[in-house]
Amino acid sequence: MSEMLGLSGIEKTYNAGKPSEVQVLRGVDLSVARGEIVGLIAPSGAGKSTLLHIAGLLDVPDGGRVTIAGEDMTGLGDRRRTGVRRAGVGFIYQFHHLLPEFTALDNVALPQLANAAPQAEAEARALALLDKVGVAPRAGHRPAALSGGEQQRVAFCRALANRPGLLLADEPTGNLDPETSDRVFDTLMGLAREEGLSALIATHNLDLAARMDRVLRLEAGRIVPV
Ligand SMILES: Nc1ncnc2c1ncn2[C@@H]1O[C@H](COP(=O)(O)OP(=O)(O)OP(=O)(O)O)[C@@H](O)[C@H]1O
Repeated sequence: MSEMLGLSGIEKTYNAGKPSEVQVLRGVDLSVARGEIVGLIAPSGAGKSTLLHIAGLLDVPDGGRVTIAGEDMTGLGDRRRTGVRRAGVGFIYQFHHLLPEFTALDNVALPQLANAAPQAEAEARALALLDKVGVAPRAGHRPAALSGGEQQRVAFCRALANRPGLLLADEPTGNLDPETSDRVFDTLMGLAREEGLSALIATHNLDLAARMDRVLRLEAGRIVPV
């Protein structure tokens, strides 16, 4: 299987050289194959958000190498990094960050319009995605009129709208009650499989992690055996 995401020797230190220095990542190696869904378990503060930001090109490591779809991201300029991120990476966070003044449909269509998709095509794709996660009947509602689980499903659709090859998720159902989290997580897994995505999904929840293809553990800045 070919590799979608590769991290090797990733190091990151905040406030280097100051009394407040925090050495967060100390040589992280990991790989996500095409079509593979990998869970990342990490105690709070272990550096999982930092790692996901580096993997998704929102932050640069102090050392090490990031490759996406076989392309080495080291030393790329901001424009190229932004281009790769927009076209190839979908993000899902614990809180949905939907735009409150737009409908569910518009929230999913907007990233496609920003990528120059024709409006009719963007709306058709948005509706098809919302249908897959069971929120199509509420496509015309704004986020405030949706339940927490529905809001998070819309956020999944938005992350997948531009057909990214790689999905990065940081506690994607962490703000939901356990039962809703379970159901919504199943929806996410189904959608990711259907779209053939490669994914790195951070969670504190061991039951959810067990549903993924493989689980990694981040501890004290390194990947350790689970
Ligand atoms: N911009 C920053 N400046 C200084 N320290 C930071 C910065 N961002 C994160 N840190 C520190 O780096 C460590 C790792 O942070 P990170 O957010 O990656 O952890 P996390 O594993 O995602 O935690 P949580 O599960 O609690 O969200 C923490 O000790 C945090 O305080």
